[in-house]
Amino acid sequence: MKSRSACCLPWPQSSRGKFSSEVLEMAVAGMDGKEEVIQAWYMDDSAEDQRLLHHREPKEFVALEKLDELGVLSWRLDADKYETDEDLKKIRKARGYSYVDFCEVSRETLPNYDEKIKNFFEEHLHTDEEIRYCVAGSGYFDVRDHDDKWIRIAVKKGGMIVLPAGIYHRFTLDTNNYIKAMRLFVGDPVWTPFNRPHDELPARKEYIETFGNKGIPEQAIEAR
Ligand SMILES: CSCCC(=O)/C(O)=C/O
Ligand SMILES: [Fe+2]
Ligand code: NI
Repeated sequence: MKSRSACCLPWPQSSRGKFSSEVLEMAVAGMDGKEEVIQAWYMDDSAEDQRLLHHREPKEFVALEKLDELGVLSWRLDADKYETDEDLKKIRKARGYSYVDFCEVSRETLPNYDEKIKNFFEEHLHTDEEIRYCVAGSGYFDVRDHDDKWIRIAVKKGGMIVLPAGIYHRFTLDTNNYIKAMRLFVGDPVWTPFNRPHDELPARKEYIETFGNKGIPEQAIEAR
């Protein structure tokens, strides 16, 4: 079992600037055209099938850089060579992702499919990062923005995303009804979802402290 300090405090406020340049270097190492495999947009409020696009009218896309402000990281990698990919190795080494397995979500491959699909779509947080690399199929990771609005992040084959510990989110398949995702983790995996509300958890408080101020420096807030 890895230590709490290693798993629950991955992005202390003080390292935020340094961390961004590290991410930038890894983005340069990855493939171009990230928007071909990862796109984000604000969702409508319709209660229709969760697997539909749920665009607003007119559509409101979200730049992937804006996801940075929420602590959400993303890369495009070559999913046809994930077993030998040097870029994936670099990301794993830089971020300490020692654990890897696969989660194949479809009615045919996932035991207790209906229950799992329902649970994935319950708004929740984790006390550690949720790291998913789509190697086949596609799906939607929805995250709450600073104003508690849903942003839908569509991930296709080759898209890798990291949701920070403490961010409220949910997952659903799209109408293709299939995704195969590599799951990565620092040390022994902990997949426990904490359904909203769980604002008292240290991971949630840490998330709010680090990312909840829309990027305004701490000193500026204190001076108000
Ligand atoms: C595509 S992996 C299945 C979804 C999942 O593991 C998760 O934790 C969603 O929040
Ligand atoms: Fe999750
Ligand atoms: Ni942990």
